[in-house]
Amino acid sequence: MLRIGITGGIGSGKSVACRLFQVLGVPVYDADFRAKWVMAHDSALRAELEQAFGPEAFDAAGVLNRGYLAKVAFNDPAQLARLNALVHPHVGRDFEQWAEAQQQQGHPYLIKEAALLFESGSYRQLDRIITVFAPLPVRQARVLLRDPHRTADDILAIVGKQMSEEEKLSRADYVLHNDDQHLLIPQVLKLDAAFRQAH
Ligand SMILES: CC(C)(COP(=O)(O)OP(=O)(O)OC[C@H]1O[C@@H](n2cnc3c(N)ncnc32)[C@H](O)[C@@H]1O)[C@@H](O)C(=O)NCCC(=O)NCCS
Ligand SMILES: Nc1ncnc2c1ncn2[C@@H]1O[C@H](COP(=O)(O)OP(=O)(O)OP(=O)(O)O)[C@@H](O)[C@H]1O
Repeated sequence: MLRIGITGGIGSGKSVACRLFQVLGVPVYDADFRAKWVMAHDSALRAELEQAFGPEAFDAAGVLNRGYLAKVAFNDPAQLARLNALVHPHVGRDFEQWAEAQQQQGHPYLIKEAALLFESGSYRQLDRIITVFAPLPVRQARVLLRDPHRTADDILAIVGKQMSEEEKLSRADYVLHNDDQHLLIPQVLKLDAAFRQAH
């Protein structure tokens, strides 16, 4: 069973591309979502997060305080490195368990979606990598629409914490162009056919 990774900068369209693969019946692992899930549900990790970032890491109801953590981590490289070092190993193990379960079900391939596939080293768990690409102004406009609580400066700060698009493109096996010039669906159909044939 092929393991395909999908990465790309903030707002490039990873989640939209993954929704298309899901429609085609492909199992998709969403690393951002699962990262938040393990942060909320793994009691050892919760304790480590509280120790590292203070009791504010969770609100009074025990819910992960994403706004607080985003402010702390996206404005301080040392804090972001600390957060990544705590969370990424859990996500790596969680993905392995999920991938093994998918294996039993006979799918020709599966997908892992992650903003930080190269940065976190998790590309090593995968056979092929797709980078979704859109120019920065397009990504900024899309994220401002999607996340009304984020400012243009917040987005630039996050962009500055991610690997450059050039490097992600040069390390990818495939590129999905998701600007306003190329149609996404035909590109996804082509890759799906290739992965099924390679199976
Ligand atoms: C700091 C957190 C709580 C902020 O949550 P919030 O809901 O405000 O933002 P969200 O998760 O949607 O992230 C916004 C965008 O920032 C980017 N991003 C997320 N985590 C990181 C990171 N560690 N480094 C760089 N960029 C990141 C992604 O493009 C993402 O879509 C959250 O991003 C988090 O827990 N990050 C650490 C876990 C992680 O690395 N996840 C990403 C890959 S597994
Ligand atoms: N081709 C497109 N045309 C118009 N809007 C798009 C297109 N692709 C994505 N979008 C929109 O842009 C926003 C960002 O897309 P998406 O959430 O898929 O990006 P992402 O790469 O998963 O971002 P993040 O790293 O922040 O999670 C979404 O609101 C999505 O609906």
